[in-house]
Amino acid sequence: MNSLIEQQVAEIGIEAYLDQHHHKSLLRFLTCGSVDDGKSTLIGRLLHDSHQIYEDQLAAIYTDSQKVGTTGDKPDLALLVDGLQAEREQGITIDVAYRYFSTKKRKFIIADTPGHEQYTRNMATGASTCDVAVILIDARKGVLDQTRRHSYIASLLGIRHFIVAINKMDLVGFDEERFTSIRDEYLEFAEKLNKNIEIKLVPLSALDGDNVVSLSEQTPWYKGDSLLTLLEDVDFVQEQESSDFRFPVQYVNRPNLDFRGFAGTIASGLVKVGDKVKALPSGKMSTIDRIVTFDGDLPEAYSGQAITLTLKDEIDISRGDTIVAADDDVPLSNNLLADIVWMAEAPLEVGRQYDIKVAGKKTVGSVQGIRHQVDINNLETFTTETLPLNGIGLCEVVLNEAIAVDAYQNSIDTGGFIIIDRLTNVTVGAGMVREALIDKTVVSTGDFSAFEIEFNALVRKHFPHWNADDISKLLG
Ligand SMILES: Nc1nc2c(ncn2[C@@H]2O[C@H](COP(=O)(O)OP(=O)(O)OP(=O)(O)O)[C@@H](O)[C@H]2O)c(=O)[nH]1
Repeated sequence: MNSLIEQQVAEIGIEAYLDQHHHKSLLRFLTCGSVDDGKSTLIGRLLHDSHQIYEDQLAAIYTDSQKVGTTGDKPDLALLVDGLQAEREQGITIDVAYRYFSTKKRKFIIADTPGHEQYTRNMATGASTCDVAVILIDARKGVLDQTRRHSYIASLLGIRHFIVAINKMDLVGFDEERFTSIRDEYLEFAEKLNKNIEIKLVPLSALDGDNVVSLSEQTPWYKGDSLLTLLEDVDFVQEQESSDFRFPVQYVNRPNLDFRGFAGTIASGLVKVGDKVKALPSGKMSTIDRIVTFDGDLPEAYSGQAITLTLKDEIDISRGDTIVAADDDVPLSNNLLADIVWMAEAPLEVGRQYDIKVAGKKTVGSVQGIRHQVDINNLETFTTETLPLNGIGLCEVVLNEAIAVDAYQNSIDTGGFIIIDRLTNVTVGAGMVREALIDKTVVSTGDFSAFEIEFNALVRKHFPHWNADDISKLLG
């Protein structure tokens, strides 16, 4: 058994421990940085110093450190994290790995993403569910392109708390000036990111544990908290609960004529029995009758909870619809302005039909224009006809039907979408809605079927000499 748990159970008893554990808040964070900045070592150090490692695991690490480690006499804690054999042999982290640990105050899930440039898409995958980004910088190297790139993606994906961990301070003699100059350079760059991001910076040595779990004597000039304390104190729960209520319906549950429930997970906000709500896109109103869960009915429920709602009136709601507060003015549109991160080797094709999945709803759409691509090394923009692998651009997307549109920055689940290749069924891109372009609303399924629109696009692409008209434009 692991020693922190053992100690706590001995102090307060198993029942009290489980109860306390159940009520701790859960913080998801992402670690990112360039290759060899020390992510794995840092995560290993967090687990080790917060006593999350089993004795036998620790013994194995001491033995392995002698064989494959890169740390001389010290245990190579990266081995704890870089658990995969292939990865050990290559010495790199190859996919997003999730780890779990807890302290007396909080539970944590870490999304560990690889530092290599071509893995930007993995980072996007890891970041989309995180509350905090821990951005590692090697104190010897300072702010790199990769640092700027990851910070930009994290901000685009809606992360509002950054902890910039300036690592390997032992290799620069724990020099305050080095820390200050990296800090200033980073903060100057960060001015160009979303203004609502809270940024904390901490000097670290992941290898020796300085300022990771407890404050180090090596940095008397540093007046902030240790990394773990910063993570324990991030104030993120409130943000989730203050946002508007969004409930994408995943499944309509009708076991008999007396019960009709709408099952799903609350994407944001909270709902109470008696609340007046409306279903989108129909706009039909009703009142919440019951909030049903496996453990019985609830008087209210919050973001992240899986529930079934029943309503006082029989209104027509199907899978893919969204239930919101009755007085909430959510725009309905089939024309979106969105930041798109392209994740496929084959570039984005303007005009081509893709499957688009928004909050559990699958529809069809295409990118009708790319306003610009962003050079994520310096955040400058430039014009382009297409987006390559890892490219990020501001695009106009046209869907075959109108949907309830949320800005991603307000609601990650209902404002984010994924783009799927219709032939291979592979996810090729991720989009973050900025706004609905209501005035330019064009296509409606009533006029042309998805197949007709796609066929038209294919004809125009492969047989341009036929001079076929673009039917989606005809409709506008
Ligand atoms: N001196 C010193 N070395 C460190 C520190 N943190 C990490 N290292 C060393 O830096 C090297 C890379 O560390 P890793 O933890 O494997 O780096 P990573 O960022 O996870 O790298 P990838 O898994 O390849 O993405 C290893 O040799 C570590 O021992 C530190 O604070 N000080």
